[in-house]
Amino acid sequence: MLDWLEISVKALNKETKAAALDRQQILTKPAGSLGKMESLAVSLATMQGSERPSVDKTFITVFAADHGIAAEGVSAYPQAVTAQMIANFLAGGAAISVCARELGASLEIVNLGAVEPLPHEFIALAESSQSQFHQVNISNGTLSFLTQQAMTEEQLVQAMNAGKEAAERAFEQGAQLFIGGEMGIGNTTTATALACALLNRPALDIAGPGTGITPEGIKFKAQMIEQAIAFHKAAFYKTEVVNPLAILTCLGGFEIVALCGAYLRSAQLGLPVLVDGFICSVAALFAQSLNQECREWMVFSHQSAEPGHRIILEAMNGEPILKLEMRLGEGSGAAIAVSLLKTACALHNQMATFAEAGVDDKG
Ligand SMILES: Cc1cc2ncn([C@H]3O[C@H](COP(=O)(O)O)[C@@H](O)[C@H]3O)c2cc1C
Ligand SMILES: O=C(O)c1cccnc1
Repeated sequence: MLDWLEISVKALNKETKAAALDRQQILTKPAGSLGKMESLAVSLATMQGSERPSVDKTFITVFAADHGIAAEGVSAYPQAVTAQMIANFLAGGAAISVCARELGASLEIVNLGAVEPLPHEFIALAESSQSQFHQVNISNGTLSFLTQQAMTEEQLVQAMNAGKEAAERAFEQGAQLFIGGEMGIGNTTTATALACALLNRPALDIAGPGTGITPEGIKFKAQMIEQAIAFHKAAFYKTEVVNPLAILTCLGGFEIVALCGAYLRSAQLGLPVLVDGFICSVAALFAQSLNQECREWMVFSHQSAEPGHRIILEAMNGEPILKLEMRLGEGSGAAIAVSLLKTACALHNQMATFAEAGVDDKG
């Protein structure tokens, strides 16, 4: 059941916001001179309800699943890579594993349905690389959404709840910041289809190279998406308004639904979310379409090189912190932006005030 979607999002702490804004005014610097570093610290203080914000306890959860649409040849890499990369996350060799270690962040991998089975020895590896592993038994990936629903309604609920539970685990362990990541070969096609369906945009506006397909490949990818949307369109409108849950059921995938659930639950719990790249932003867009208020709990870490990301960010009025031409996913862009958030918090918390330092404020 998805009754919990009705729970309201936690209200932001207006008093702390006012106090944090006041503090920024009295620190030893020309007013506004730390630019976005100031607003990031104030945002975190407001979300955390703390005059001394912190991202020392950052929790990263990578949701992984396979996509039936991958069989159409829409990715530069074979589907088996999803399970192989889960093994790599657990062994500590993936980009996100390195980022998590660098940050001292907690890393959890949730397998919601990779096609290939995971070798047991890899699951054991999670312990030695200090990451956590969760298996959610839904099915071995979604079905190809070209001419059928990617998942059943029951599977949608399972995936959404898996995301909810991941956010709860992070919250219960004292997380100050939640980062969702994703792994699933073919998921730029799924994310593009989802965004096009929700925003009513042509597929060519949003489709991009993903792992590195050619311009002809992108045209083919867009054609597949247009075909699928034409096939499913009637189901998106259960009533006169578009139904985001129906779109997610028709087009998938499990990891994107789980991310959406994790973002919604984080906002309900009052846990700030740092959104990663294109795929995570599409999940965030669906979370927002299900509950407008959860948007206030999201910070956008970077703008991916995937061209459609700009459109998703615009649709959410999201200003990315970084633009590094990254197009990896896994939560990596968000993990990299945490260093800046850490510095923003340190500046906010540790700088001397004009009075403390005996520096003259402007007259
Ligand atoms: C080795 C490898 C590691 C990755 N880590 C994230 N992705 C990223 O690429 C995939 C999406 O691109 P597409 O839609 O073109 O398949 C996702 O798994 C995403 O997380 C990876 C892809 C590969 C090949
Ligand atoms: O920005 C992303 O999330 C992304 C882009 C390309 C491939 N995988 C993920």
